[in-house]
Amino acid sequence: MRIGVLCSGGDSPGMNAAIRGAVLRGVDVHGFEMIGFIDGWRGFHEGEFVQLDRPAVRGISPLGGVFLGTSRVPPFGTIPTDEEMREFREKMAEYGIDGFMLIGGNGTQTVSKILSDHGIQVVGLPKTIDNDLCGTDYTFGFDTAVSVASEAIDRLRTTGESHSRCMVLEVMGRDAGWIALHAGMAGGAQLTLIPEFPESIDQVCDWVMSVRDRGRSSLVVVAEGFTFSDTGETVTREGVDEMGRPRLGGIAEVIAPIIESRTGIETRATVLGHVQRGGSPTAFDRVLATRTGIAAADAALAGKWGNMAGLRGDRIELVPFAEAVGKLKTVPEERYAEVRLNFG
Ligand SMILES: Nc1ncnc2c1ncn2[C@@H]1O[C@H](COP(=O)(O)OP(=O)(O)O)[C@@H](O)[C@H]1O
Ligand SMILES: O=P(O)(O)OC[C@H]1O[C@](O)(COP(=O)(O)O)[C@@H](O)[C@@H]1O
Ligand SMILES: [Mg+2]
Repeated sequence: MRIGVLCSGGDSPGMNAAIRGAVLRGVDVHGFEMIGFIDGWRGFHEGEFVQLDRPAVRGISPLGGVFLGTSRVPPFGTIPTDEEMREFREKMAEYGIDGFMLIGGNGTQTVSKILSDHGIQVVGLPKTIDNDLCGTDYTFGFDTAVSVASEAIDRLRTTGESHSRCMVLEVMGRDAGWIALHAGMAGGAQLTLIPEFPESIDQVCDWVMSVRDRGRSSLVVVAEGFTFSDTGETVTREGVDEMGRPRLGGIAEVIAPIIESRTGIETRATVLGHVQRGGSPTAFDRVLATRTGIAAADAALAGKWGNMAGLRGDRIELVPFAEAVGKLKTVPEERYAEVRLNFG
């Protein structure tokens, strides 16, 4: 069997470890041939790929990013035409591949499902720092992002306390508040604002004042997709991504001056940005990613295509793509209630 591996969407710490796990199991144990397309579907379209074997994956588990590269280049239009599918199959035949291992988040696994529905053999490896993918408890990359964000909170707290300032930290996550929720809880933030639960400007400022009244300086964590209940507007940067979606980011720079002008407390904004996506994966993410790769290779051997290797408790289990895509995994109310109790 010959398998094509590729990554799609934003990179996520642990991608290298996942490829290594899949290759060591797939090539060395199951006797597969494996190739890795460079920069996701771009490499598939343009015939740019590398052989994946033991030497190719040597020593890569601790490395951030992904050595194959990733992109948001689409495999075909949103709903592939018969002509596009015919061309797709021709390409597969040209490369001699029988199936795919697709490493990606909700967007990528949506593509996995579309391909599966057209009879293409695909197994999915869930990744995303956002942790917003259904069918898995955690995605690799998330723990690393949370660790970086927690460290940023600890650092902002000391300078904030020294100057009696309110510090606002913006983290990623798109329409899900998981990174903010976990980092905020780990770092003991006085306020954690997430997209799932809009709050009003007055309420946010009341909380900041009450923190000051008890002699502390507020550390506010805000997820990039948060909106005030009063305005309901998502803050975006200029430009769109490859899918035409607005680029999120900048809410901290909107909130900070509002807090400062309404409360009179000097306030500073920090946008953590891609720092939380770069660098070496945590041990948790390396282990999760490696196990995901191993499970994906075993699924291919067993012919269990059409599934994603998701984490359920402490086991990696195969989850049909239909259970993973179509909706986002967002923060449920009871998890928000746990942190909201401590606001202010
Ligand atoms: N609904 C969709 N239909 C078809 N292709 C999609 C869809 N959503 C995403 N994609 C493709 O998958 C790529 C990766 O999706 P994206 O959401 O950016 O990352 P992730 O897979 O990490 O969530 C997109 O650039 C696009 O090519
Ligand atoms: O790298 P870009 O294009 O700036 O994308 C930023 C987005 O990618 C992410 O880091 C990860 O999202 P995906 O895993 O869905 O690609 C989001 O948290 C963020 O909004
Ligand atoms: Mg995503």
